[in-house]
Amino acid sequence: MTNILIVYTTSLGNTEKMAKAIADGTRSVAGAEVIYKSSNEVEIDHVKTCQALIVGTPIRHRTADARIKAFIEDTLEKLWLTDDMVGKVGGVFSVGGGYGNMGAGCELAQLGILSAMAACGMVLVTLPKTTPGFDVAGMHWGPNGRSGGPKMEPVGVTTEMLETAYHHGANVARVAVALDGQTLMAHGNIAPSPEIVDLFLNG
Ligand SMILES: Cc1cc2nc3c(=O)[nH]c(=O)nc-3n(C[C@H](O)[C@H](O)[C@H](O)COP(=O)(O)O)c2cc1C
Repeated sequence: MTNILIVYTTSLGNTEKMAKAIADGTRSVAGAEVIYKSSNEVEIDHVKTCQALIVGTPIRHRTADARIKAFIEDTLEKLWLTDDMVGKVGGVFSVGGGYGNMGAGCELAQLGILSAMAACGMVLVTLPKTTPGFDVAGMHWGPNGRSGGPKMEPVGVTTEMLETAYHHGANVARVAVALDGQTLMAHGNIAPSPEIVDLFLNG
């Protein structure tokens, strides 16, 4: 089976709803199995052993949530150094309040996470505009749910937004199943010095 790992955090539950919809999408693909973990319960071995990683963040202060940034710094960056993420599949999603038509920071947050994945040598699955629900939850990078109403009231993400998340999960899973077991990327560059390894892993 191809392991898909979803890592997310949430305060009001909307990003978790999107994570569950993404998980349902991955389960619709033959050969894929999924686990989803909040950022404070995920362990480095979950990330190291998955074939695809999908990271979801609430938008906070115009960027990704600090708990997801901590996951990137404390976990993903270690696996960047040790080259354990090369060739794995990656995707992102987010939920913002959306105040003032679109809120601010959703694109920045998703691109920040995708850039960390790109540096890891991961194969990125973005969100084609053919995806059902793209008109309400589409950015070209990944689904972004909007949880706030026009007066900032917490109405929550809608069924259409969750549908977009479902299809994103299925897309990532299909790519991960297709690529599983293949060695795609060249290897052989120098290994980092022991001092740098120690700094990243223990410092
Ligand atoms: C302190 C704080 C800052 C926020 N900053 C933003 C922001 O910059 N842009 C935005 O679109 N939404 C912002 N929001 C709204 C949240 O992204 C929104 O409530 C979302 O549903 C949170 O995800 P969750 O429901 O999974 O906790 C903010 C919310 C809080 C509490």
